[in-house]
Amino acid sequence: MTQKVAVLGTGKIGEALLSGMIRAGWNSADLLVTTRRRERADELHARHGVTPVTNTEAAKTADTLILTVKPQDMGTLLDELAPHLPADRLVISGAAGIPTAYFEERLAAATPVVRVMTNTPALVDEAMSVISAGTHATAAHLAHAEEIFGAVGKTLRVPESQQDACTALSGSGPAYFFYLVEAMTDAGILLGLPRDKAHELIVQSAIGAATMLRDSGEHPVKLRENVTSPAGTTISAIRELESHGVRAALIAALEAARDRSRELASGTTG
Ligand SMILES: NC(=O)C1=CN([C@@H]2O[C@H](COP(=O)(O)OP(=O)(O)OC[C@H]3O[C@@H](n4cnc5c(N)ncnc54)[C@H](OP(=O)(O)O)[C@@H]3O)[C@@H](O)[C@H]2O)C=CC1
Ligand SMILES: O=C(O)[C@@H]1CCC=N1
Repeated sequence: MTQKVAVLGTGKIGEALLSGMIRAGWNSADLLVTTRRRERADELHARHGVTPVTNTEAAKTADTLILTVKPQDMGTLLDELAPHLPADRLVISGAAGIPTAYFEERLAAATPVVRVMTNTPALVDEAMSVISAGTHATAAHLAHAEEIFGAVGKTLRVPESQQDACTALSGSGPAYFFYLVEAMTDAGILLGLPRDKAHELIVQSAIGAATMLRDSGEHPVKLRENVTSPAGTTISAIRELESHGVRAALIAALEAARDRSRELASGTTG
């Protein structure tokens, strides 16, 4: 039997996921999407050939429901789904912060729930998605979630207690790298380079460094030491980074992101 997968609240993450699933071989005829706005539904149909349905129709007909609305919109969505959703359907949440227990309390008893935190590199099939089982999710449910999110990159199973930390590291992680590139490009401007050249130099350096981190098997400290010549240029830069507390700032920043993820869980959404 064909398995129907519905993406509910198909915004940036939902669309990245479903486009990756189609690239990986899913049949768009088996993919349903829900949106809040009609023009967004039309756009998704035109771009991907997927079928727009209402949330209620998705609850009644899909075998797997992937919920990718903002955490603040999840309660309203669950109120809409709960009366129509049979307990044997797999519910996958892609939302930051919200624990699987939140879904289990609002859906039919024994509904299997899987929590996933992915990231925007899903758009280029380089996502990092961390996956945790709720109370009633079986090994088969986890494997199904891995199959779906494996279409857009790497997956890793973690205990749900680590999800807020993973959200701070990999969920938000791409933003920190974009921020660094932005800041380093500004530095290039200060040093007299045209913006487009500064951007190209930094982006290629980032790609090179990321590839070495992934493929060389070397520790990042060793990779950095290899760049840092005695009495050379790099150590002058590193001294400035250390004296401005950049390492401590990064640790504090990720701790703040972890704390915000926890706040989303407790309903502090302001
Ligand atoms: N952006 C990121 O980098 C990451 C985001 N996430 C998580 O993914 C989720 C989505 O984030 P993102 O894609 O950035 O957000 P978006 O706002 O782009 O997507 C959410 C979509 O859900 C729609 N929506 C809201 N309520 C409903 C409803 N009741 N029925 C149908 N559609 C609805 C919104 O419609 P409308 O357009 O009208 O607002 C919007 O298009 C969040 O929970 C976030 O925590 C996880 C990892 C990374
Ligand atoms: O900023 C956010 O809340 C979302 C979750 C992880 C990345 N973006």
